[in-house]
Amino acid sequence: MTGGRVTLDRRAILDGVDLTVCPGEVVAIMGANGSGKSTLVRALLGLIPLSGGQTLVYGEPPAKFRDWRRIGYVPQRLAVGGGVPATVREIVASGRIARQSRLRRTGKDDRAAVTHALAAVDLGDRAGDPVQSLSGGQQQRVLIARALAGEPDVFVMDEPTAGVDAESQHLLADTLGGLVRDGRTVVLVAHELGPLEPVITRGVLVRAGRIEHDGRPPQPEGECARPGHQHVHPHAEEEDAAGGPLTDLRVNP
Ligand SMILES: Nc1ncnc2c1ncn2[C@@H]1O[C@H](COP(=O)(O)OP(=O)(O)OP(=O)(O)O)[C@@H](O)[C@H]1O
Repeated sequence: MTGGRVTLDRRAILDGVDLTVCPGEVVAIMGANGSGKSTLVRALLGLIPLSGGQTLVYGEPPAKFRDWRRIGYVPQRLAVGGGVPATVREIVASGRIARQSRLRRTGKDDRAAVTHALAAVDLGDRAGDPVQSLSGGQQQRVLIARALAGEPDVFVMDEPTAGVDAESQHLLADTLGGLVRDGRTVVLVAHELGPLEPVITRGVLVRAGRIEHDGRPPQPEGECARPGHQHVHPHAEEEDAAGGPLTDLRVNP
């Protein structure tokens, strides 16, 4: 993205954003609630139109880009409509659609990829359950599995750890570590890095729609660095006005 600007309801939500993600990077996009992180990842992929600047996906404007199977997008939450209930396996299998065609329907490779993805998020035993019967954190893992099943080159994940318990976060960190060793690229939104910290290679801090820091990932310090520290902030609203929980993260130069 170069000079990226997003305007919603006549308000500039992102402004002057320059961000290039290179193959093999694991980029954490961080920042307070409402700073524009989700908007940024969606705009990077062309899911939200820019009102200024440009974004390119593998060198192409999103409207012209055709090879979407190279990108695995994990939204912040599952949009469960009121329609036909889908099982966990069906949702995960939908991650294979971009790899299929009218001529090449579901095959052995597809089934194996879905089973592998379900195992990676530890939901193999829930494959036949309606996705609505799962908890919020489990649904988040279903979305991650859907992206994994598509075997993309780049994962773009909007808060993959939101509402996900510590054990599952460690599982996700292991999974991401494996993807990175395989040469995949990851861009993820995270309020806190937690167990993901060792796999993150770059931290991008968004504040009020602008990139405030882009470089080494921020390191927690003091109380926040202690193992098991729960980031519960009694004055969340005040903090948002002041810049949010990242105010107690030290940014390494
Ligand atoms: N469709 C929309 N119309 C108008 N304003 C919007 C819309 N979507 C988001 N915004 C505003 O844009 C700002 C950035 O929102 P965004 O969801 O990108 O923040 P975020 O950093 O991802 O927050 P969080 O950590 O809470 O997920 C917020 O002030 C939000 O109210």
